[in-house]
Amino acid sequence: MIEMHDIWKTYADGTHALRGVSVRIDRNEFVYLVGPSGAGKSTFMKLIYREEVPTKGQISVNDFNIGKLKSRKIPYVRRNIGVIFQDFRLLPKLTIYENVAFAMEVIEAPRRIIKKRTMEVLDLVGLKHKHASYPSQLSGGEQQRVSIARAIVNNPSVIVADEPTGNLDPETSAGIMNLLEEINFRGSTIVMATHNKDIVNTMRKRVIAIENGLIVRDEARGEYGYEV
Ligand SMILES: Nc1ncnc2c1ncn2[C@@H]1O[C@H](COP(=O)(O)OP(=O)(O)OP(=O)(O)O)[C@@H](O)[C@H]1O
Repeated sequence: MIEMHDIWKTYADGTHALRGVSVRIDRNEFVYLVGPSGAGKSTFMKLIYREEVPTKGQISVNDFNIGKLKSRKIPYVRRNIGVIFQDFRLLPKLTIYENVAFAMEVIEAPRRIIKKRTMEVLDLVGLKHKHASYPSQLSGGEQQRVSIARAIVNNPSVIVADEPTGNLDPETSAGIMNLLEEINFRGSTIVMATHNKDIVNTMRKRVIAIENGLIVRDEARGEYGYEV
């Protein structure tokens, strides 16, 4: 579960990215975060995976007060959160297998388990046969599948996806969405920022709209609500 109470985020240059956000996202929800460019969506997500800390207010993820977390506890909380980016962010010199296994190595999982689990998630995203390839040898959609495999390999309870289909064509995007839906079905909470009107209006989920650092709309099975 994710809870924010009167969250403010002001960056060093004085920009108020979030201006008093309160929200509760329950376990196993699938939430779209929508809103104009610069509204505060990425900041909202960065607070969840603890890339940023709030200037004011309280945020908890799985009952951990992550705004006030001691640094030695950060890795423990982070392993419960998988992150997916628009630009995939795979390591170019590592194979597909190594890119995914790396996420388990950093949490010092036993070697035997790393091998089994890595192949299992590559199978889930349909890329077991590409385990020895390098990212540059894969299409954009395939690279995003690898980044999803990496995000889920440690069985996180929360997945944060910042415009995961932003670089992909509609058909490939649909495949990625099916995969995220499957992961949600298997028990992970998903928070996804998107500018994709078709996806939001077709695959109906909870929609939270942010404008100018504030939540202006929060609807179960909502619509995108902006012209594109
Ligand atoms: N590190 C930073 N330092 C200063 N200002 C920042 C920083 N990161 C973001 N901002 C500003 O904070 C505001 C919110 O940015 P954010 O990236 O959260 O928006 P967004 O809704 O994700 O936008 P987009 O849809 O374009 O990705 C913007 O005005 C942005 O310029």
